[in-house]
Amino acid sequence: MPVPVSVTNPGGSVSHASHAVAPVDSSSAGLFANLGSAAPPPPPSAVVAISSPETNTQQHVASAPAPMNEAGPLIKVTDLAYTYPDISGQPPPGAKPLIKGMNFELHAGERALLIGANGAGKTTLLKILGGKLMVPQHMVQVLGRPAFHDTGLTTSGLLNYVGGNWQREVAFAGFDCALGGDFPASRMIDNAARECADPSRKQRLMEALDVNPDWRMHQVSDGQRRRVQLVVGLLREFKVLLLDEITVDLDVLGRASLMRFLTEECRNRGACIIYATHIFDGLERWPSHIMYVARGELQSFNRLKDYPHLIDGSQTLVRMVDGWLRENRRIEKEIKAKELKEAPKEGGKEEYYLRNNGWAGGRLAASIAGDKMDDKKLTLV
Ligand SMILES: Nc1ncnc2c1ncn2[C@@H]1O[C@H](COP(=O)(O)OP(=O)(O)OP(=O)(O)O)[C@@H](O)[C@H]1O
Repeated sequence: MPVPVSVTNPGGSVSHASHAVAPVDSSSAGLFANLGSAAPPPPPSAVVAISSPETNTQQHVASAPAPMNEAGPLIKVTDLAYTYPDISGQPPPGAKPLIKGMNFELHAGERALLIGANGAGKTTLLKILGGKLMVPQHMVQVLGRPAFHDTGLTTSGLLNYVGGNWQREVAFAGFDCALGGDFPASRMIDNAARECADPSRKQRLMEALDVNPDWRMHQVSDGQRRRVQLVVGLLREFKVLLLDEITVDLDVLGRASLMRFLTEECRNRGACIIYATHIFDGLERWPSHIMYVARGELQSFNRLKDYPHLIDGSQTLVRMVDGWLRENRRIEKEIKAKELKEAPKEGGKEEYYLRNNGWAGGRLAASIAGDKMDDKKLTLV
């Protein structure tokens, strides 16, 4: 039976939508087909101790498995706000929040396409949802548990973030070194498969992504490395999956197989997926929801059925997003012009002094600005 859900937009208005799992649309059963219903609960996991950002105190430690809220939303975001900290661990004084006033919910079987311009905050949002960036506990609940503070969510694989390139930072060698070595893909995959309860899953994934277990990881192409990364990343049975532009290197067949696999995960296991991407072709009927972020806010969060022109094919997703981004660019220019107009005319523009002078661990070029360390602001003339 459909369950009513509230979807609050940043402007404060609340729209009530049925969150019954989207019906399978046989007409869309092509490369990126629609999805179906919920599934049995996965095993729960443990809660661990962590300090609270609000109180700076330790929360309780529980070794018993934490209960998983199956009936409610799998992802619940409430008044989410976030600003990146500087080297002091605190947001720079006067910094505007990168994300503000976000509210939304997603349920079992649903999958949302996350859309926004470069720098809009998609990766940041996914990292917050994926428990990689700390926010107060009530702001982001996954399976009814705080995404950052309940580390059992990620260690169990129930909450899974797959994003970025497979790279690592190597001290004195550099940042973003491609992950590789003279070993076969099967070694990485088999290691990850040990933690997967379903033995057939590895085979299904390898077939879907057409991965050759004998590929040597120092000789693979970018797309082949991406395929191995995806097999490893998707092996454990997630309940909530956050995908951050992981299809850039995939050819059209690899991408279609992946999207089909994800649809089946939602249909057969009641998983929930958020997928951030700039590649829209063929995705018109894949999502159940489309969410659009701009200027730090969730500008819209709607069900696919609210975009009939996408369903009937009279407009493509890329054309629709093109319109949104152009409008966003126009508004951003207006805001910038207004800010410039209101900026102090005499004495130059005030900017925050980069307190760590570009320092970052492991880089040979690391340096710390000595006598300027205490300066909070610098006047540029
Ligand atoms: N570690 C960080 N510290 C400070 N600011 C950051 C950090 N990471 C990202 N930002 C800033 O946050 C903003 C949003 O970045 P984010 O990576 O979330 O955008 P995005 O929407 O994923 O962009 P893209 O489409 O280009 O991947 C950008 O302006 C970026 O400069």
